Amino acid sequence: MSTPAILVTGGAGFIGSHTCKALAGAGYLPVTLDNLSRGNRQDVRWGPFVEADTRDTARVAAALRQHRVSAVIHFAAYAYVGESVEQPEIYYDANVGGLLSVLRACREAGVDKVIFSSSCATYGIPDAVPICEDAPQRPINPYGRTKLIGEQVLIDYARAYGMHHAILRYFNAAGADPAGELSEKHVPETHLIPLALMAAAGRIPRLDVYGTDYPTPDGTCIRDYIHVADLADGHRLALTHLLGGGADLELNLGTGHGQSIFEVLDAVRRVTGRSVPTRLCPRRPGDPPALVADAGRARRMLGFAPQHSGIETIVRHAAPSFGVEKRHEERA
Ligand SMILES: NC(=O)c1ccc[n+]([C@@H]2O[C@H](COP(=O)([O-])OP(=O)(O)OC[C@H]3O[C@@H](n4cnc5c(N)ncnc54)[C@H](O)[C@@H]3O)[C@@H](O)[C@H]2O)c1
Ligand SMILES: O=c1ccn([C@@H]2O[C@H](COP(=O)(O)OP(=O)(O)O[C@H]3O[C@H](CO)[C@H](O)[C@H](O)[C@H]3O)[C@@H](O)[C@H]2O)c(=O)[nH]1
Repeated sequence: MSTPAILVTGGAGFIGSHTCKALAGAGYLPVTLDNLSRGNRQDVRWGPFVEADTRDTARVAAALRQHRVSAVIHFAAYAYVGESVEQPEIYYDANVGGLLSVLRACREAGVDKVIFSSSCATYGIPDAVPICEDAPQRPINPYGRTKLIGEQVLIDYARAYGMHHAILRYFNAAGADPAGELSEKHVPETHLIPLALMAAAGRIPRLDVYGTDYPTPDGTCIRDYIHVADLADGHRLALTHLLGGGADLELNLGTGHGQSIFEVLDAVRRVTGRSVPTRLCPRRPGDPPALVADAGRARRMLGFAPQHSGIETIVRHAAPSFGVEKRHEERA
């Protein structure tokens, strides 16, 4: 039997490149389609590369046909809340327009299985944590709205066209390939763990802590940090499920455990043995106080069980990406 080919849009990006590695390890051929607006060509190492924009329907359809693709994993999107508030047009265009184009190409090429990168941002400010999948989805920024629209498009296309889907709502992706073949990087860099490591390394003067007056035990925001290798494995499991004829899925991918900003900074100090200079700042607009997944449905439906997602492991695997020596080499 030939190796099933999977089109991975955004496969040159952070989560996409880690997922391509996981897919190749599981016996799939990942075909990356990326416009390199925010990804890295050198991270496309586990299958062929198509440099194209998702909105170029003809190029997407040609890639699907050329590689006889069995399913699509659609990561390609812009993913910054603040930028989406400043420039909503590029978000609706790339995120919603890109998805519509990929789905049109799928229908033309006869591909009927899609895994979609959604986000905990679709929940907005939740009434309660942990957040289960049936919680109200009330996004509070354009980025979150583009992801919710994407989910709704997929649900409508399933009913009308028989297009099968797995909607995966990631919580905070972090860390890097445990084997060190890929690093944690984002363009531009705005994420907490990378910036804390850069501050520990002396690459930036300090980390700004956005808000210490939240209604949380230490006053800082709580997030559910999930290792990118665990997210990659979640995609492998969802793909196996869909290719095996399993039902459509709408799932959180998180750990079910939250860390405050101060707890993350403590982990950075413990792992690197270095201090993290900080400056206490006002809240960043649009940050919910606490986002933690109810991870039960993914466990029940897919057997999803994060292996690397302890905060110290995440920080230890991310640290080399930012030139911070690890204090406990023997634990790598
Ligand atoms: N990082 C997180 O914590 C997080 C959380 C929830 C959801 N997500 C979602 O996961 C997906 C991947 O996120 P990431 O952190 O790996 O981001 P990333 O920016 O590293 O990767 C996105 C990739 O998509 C490509 N891309 C963007 N627009 C494109 C277009 N129109 N055509 C072709 N390629 C395009 C970029 O070049 C980049 O390589 C995104 O859909 C994001 O919204 C991420
Ligand atoms: O320099 C910084 C950077 C972040 N934070 C804080 O650290 C927490 C985590 O912030 P990140 O920017 O690392 O992550 P977000 O929770 O804002 O973002 C995540 O969720 C978003 C949707 O809400 C997107 O999906 C995004 O891709 C994903 O990383 C937040 O409370 C933030 O205010 C700081 O205090 N200082």
